[in-house]
Amino acid sequence: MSRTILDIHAHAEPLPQRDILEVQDLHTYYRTRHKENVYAVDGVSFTLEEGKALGIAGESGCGKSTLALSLMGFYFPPLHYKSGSIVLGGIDVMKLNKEQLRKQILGREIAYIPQAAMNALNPTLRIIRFIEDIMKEHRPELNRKQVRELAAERFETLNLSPDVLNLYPNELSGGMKQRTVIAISTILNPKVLVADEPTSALDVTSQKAVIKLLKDLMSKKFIRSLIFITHELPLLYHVSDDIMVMYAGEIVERGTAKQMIFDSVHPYTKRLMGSIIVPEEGMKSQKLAAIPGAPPNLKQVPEGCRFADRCLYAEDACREGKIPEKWSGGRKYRCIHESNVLKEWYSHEAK
Ligand SMILES: Nc1ncnc2c1ncn2[C@@H]1O[C@H](COP(=O)(O)OP(=O)(O)OP(=O)(O)O)[C@@H](O)[C@H]1O
Repeated sequence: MSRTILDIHAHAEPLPQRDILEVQDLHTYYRTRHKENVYAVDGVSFTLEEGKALGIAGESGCGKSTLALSLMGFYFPPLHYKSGSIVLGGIDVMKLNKEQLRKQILGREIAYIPQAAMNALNPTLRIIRFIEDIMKEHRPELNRKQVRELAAERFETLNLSPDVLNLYPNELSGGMKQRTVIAISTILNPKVLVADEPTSALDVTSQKAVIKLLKDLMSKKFIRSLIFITHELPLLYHVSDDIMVMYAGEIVERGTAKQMIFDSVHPYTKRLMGSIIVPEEGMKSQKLAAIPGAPPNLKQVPEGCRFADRCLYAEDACREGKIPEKWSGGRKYRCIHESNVLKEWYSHEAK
């Protein structure tokens, strides 16, 4: 089978390491029916390097999915953009209009697998039809036969049977449906794939297959970087190079997966990751830990550290002003305490 159709767009050449995505001080919010604002993404800055998988963790409601939607430029009421920049492959996404965004960015530069994506496939269409629709918009020069060839080749490369292309979504198992959705969403080789809980509601074998697919997409350079949102600690560890933890609309810590899971600094990350004693075995089936108390209401966030009310180490100074981010050993965290002091406190907890 000809390799040329796919190769045109596959990012086969390794490029020098650079930031593929730069998000600077992003503020987005929901405007409720009662005319209240929910500040779900509240001053988020981060970069994503080419070739890297970035995991995003945090309790339910901390703004992970809203961040994903915001990165995609999905500003449909009640979600609104307030300020900040999103630069994707050198393009300032917020300066584009809706049409430019749809034609130039979505699917091509960045693709999104929302939560429960597999259930959103129109059940009356065969799988090939979803790919034909994408190609009609983005590769109109290809005829139907070429589109089918391209799709079959891609499915084969990703260890999915090309026979799936002739089936209806309801004829696929949950795991197969999810892998199919991912294969469809990445058919244009987007630079960044944002996957929001792509393995939730799947059995362990299907979870593994989805993870393998995501890794294959990276290693075959069909995508260059991955943003991966999950509550599953082992997946976060095994899939992510770096992990970023969100709390109440802000990023509170970012570091390598190893640092974040076994040696976190921020008191929230420390609680969230739980106490993992035996690295690999200890986290086999571990989810992010439940922490007593609740995060603040995002309609009215408190001054100072948003975690202060639940933090064992909070002082009066934690409740004043904006808490700046600090660097420590290659990681970034948002806390007034120094990392060595926090670690000293943690060492006493362990005894
Ligand atoms: N359509 C909406 N209208 C108003 N508020 C919303 C809406 N969707 C989400 N929110 C609020 O925005 C905040 C962030 O929600 P978001 O879904 O981004 O969190 P999350 O971390 O992805 O949670 P989960 O892990 O449960 O998916 C929460 O306070 C949530 O209640």
